Amino acid sequence: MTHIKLNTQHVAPFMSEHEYEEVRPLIAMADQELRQGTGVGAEYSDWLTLPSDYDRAEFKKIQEAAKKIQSDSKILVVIGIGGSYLGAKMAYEFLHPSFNNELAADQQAGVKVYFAGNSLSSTYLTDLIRVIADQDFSVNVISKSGTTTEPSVAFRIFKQLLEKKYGTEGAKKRIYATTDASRGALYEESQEAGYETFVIPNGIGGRFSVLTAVGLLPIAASGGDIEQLMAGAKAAQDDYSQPNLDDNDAYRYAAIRRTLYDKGFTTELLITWEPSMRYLAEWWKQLMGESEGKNHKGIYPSSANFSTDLHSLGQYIQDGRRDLFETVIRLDNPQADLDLPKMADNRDGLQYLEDMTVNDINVTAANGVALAHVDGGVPNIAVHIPKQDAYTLGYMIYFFELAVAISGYSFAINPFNQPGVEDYKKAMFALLGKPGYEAETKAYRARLDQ
Ligand SMILES: O=P(O)(O)OC[C@H]1O[C@](O)(CO)[C@@H](O)[C@@H]1O
Repeated sequence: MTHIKLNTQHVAPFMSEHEYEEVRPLIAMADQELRQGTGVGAEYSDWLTLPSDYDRAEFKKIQEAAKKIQSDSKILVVIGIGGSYLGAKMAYEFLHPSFNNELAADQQAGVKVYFAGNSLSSTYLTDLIRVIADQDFSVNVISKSGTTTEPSVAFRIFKQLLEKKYGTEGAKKRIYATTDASRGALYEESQEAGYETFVIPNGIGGRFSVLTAVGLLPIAASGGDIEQLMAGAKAAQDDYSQPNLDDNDAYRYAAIRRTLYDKGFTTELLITWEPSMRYLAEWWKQLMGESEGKNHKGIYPSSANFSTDLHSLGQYIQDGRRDLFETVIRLDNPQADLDLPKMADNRDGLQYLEDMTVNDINVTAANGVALAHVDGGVPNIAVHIPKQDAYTLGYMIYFFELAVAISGYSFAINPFNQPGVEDYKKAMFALLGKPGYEAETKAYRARLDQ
């Protein structure tokens, strides 16, 4: 029995049994490439066995650092972008109350976490400095390369703030660097300055790194249960180890996506029904988009948070171009529920709902929306999760990582690299005049002057 359940009843009208059979060999081939390490990019597939093989000593070090941060700081500023950010942000929102940073300290499980270095907005950085004000804080800077522009800019700013507040030596004790094990700008600076460091393993790319120190340190510092997170991922590793499509829901999900894509459903919307799962969708979009979007192929990953976005994107989903399908995260037991207050009058027309809870209404809305969207020509895959807890999150992370690796190989691309991301960096560095980009600087600036 798997911990999360895939319900494909609303895909049936769009995909016949023989199509399922036709995709079977493709998935079997992808399974072999992944499990036997013969696929392209195999050197980046250590996430596959990470839940069973993770470095226990590093894990303990993370737990100790988290305790130290909780003992001397009210705030942890987590600096990183892309895979060095989205997993921790997803977990922070998924595992904690909606307004965690606004709750009184005794109601929080750990420190407040704020994220920086994920944009180049000067206003955002200025506003965050104002929030920190005179509160004690630490910094976890996360970058494999140590030269990514956005986190490097933010790190300079928060390092300077730490130094002003605690002196150079005091600042060093509040900087935690998560980076490459043996090279790179951040690694070198950390060695020189004596920051406590954590490792981004070589065999795990950024978007697959949430279950390494990249995600685990911020999650643990915020009071998230990282032991349960890893336990959930390990259970998924065991449950989804079967090569046969019929016994492996992660493969079944990959097979359905692949078939729908071939039939013209080229955009997948990850639908969430809880505001605290918005960043689950953001994490998922990087995982899916960077893994699959190559050689002018791949499903475009998008997302919507319902019922909010039914009032913005709902019209398009129901009735726009028919190239969409939905993967809906269905939460079977909410974190909290409320009775609908009973009223003497029926002015708002809600009296017929008075025996329902707010969550009952949410669940019924989700059922209704699924039917309406299917009727409108949108295939609908449901992923049922029993709870919103660390175990379930770890389980779901593994489910999606495995599914995209299989689906990526089914597209005959390398699911583990991201060559396209470099192109924006090249253009930006050239325009900024970075040394080493002189030839490109001329060419790009000339294009802007036209
Ligand atoms: O960890 P770094 O080197 O700062 O890179 C940040 C992120 O940007 C990417 O290189 C591209 O999105 C990711 O792989 C990585 O997670």
